[in-house]
Amino acid sequence: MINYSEKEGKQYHIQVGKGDVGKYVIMPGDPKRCELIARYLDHPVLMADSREYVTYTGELDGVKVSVTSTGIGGPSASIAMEELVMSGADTFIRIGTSGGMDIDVKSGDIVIANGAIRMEGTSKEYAPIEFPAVPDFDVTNALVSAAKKLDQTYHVGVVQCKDSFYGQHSPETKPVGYELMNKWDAWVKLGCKASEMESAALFIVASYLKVRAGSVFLVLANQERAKQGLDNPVVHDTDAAIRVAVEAVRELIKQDLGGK
Ligand SMILES: O=P(O)(O)O[C@H]1O[C@H](CO)[C@@H](O)[C@H]1O
Ligand SMILES: O=c1cc[nH]c(=O)[nH]1
Repeated sequence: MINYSEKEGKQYHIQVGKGDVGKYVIMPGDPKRCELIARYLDHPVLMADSREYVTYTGELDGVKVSVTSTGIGGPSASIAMEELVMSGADTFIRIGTSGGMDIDVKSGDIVIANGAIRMEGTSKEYAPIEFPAVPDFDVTNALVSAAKKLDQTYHVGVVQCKDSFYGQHSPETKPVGYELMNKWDAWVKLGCKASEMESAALFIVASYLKVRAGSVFLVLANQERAKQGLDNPVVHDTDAAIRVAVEAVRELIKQDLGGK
């Protein structure tokens, strides 16, 4: 493989290398969320700020843990995961915002993915479409156990991933490429919990690279609830989802060290 890196030993896009990151990485989409997450770590250090990729490394219970943003969408998220794996990471938790789909999923709730609909392009470059985008079982269990411990209202289920945010929100502005909204009603009927943009790519890349990944989301609002005139305020505070991700990492560390 060609190494495009300008700095010796640093990965080209994320600008970190071996020794700079922990085995466990929390991955928000938004780079500005990294600092908020890093505040939950002991001794956090800003390791790199390159393109959409901001990385902090600190510790949880004495174990090295990192936070790296992915930017929006599968292409940039897959680059982050590939380069983090080359830097020594092997366990990933995506923490993101999402739009609720199932009518029971309310603004401010937490969604934990147990599968992702591959309505995006990146995962198709890694695996035939018949291969399901599923998270790691232990990571998912750790997220569920963390949500319970923190007394959060949470839902576990399938999330839908796409490449067009406004295709989800404004199908009428898309005279071509309408497949997304044509299928939307089917996904709602099948109980899909929320829509976001990176998990399908991350789950498939994780399968391909033989590493562990899971996802947890804050629900900003639910357009299906809005359609039905149900209560649907907009919530932006990702702190609860961040705390679930951090607690899940603690849980995984404990398990991995043999202290179940
Ligand atoms: O809040 P983040 O993690 O960026 O996640 C969601 O928000 C972005 C769209 O607004 C997409 O990246 C989507 O997946
Ligand atoms: O509705 C939403 C909210 C956040 N992210 C999405 O992809 N969709």
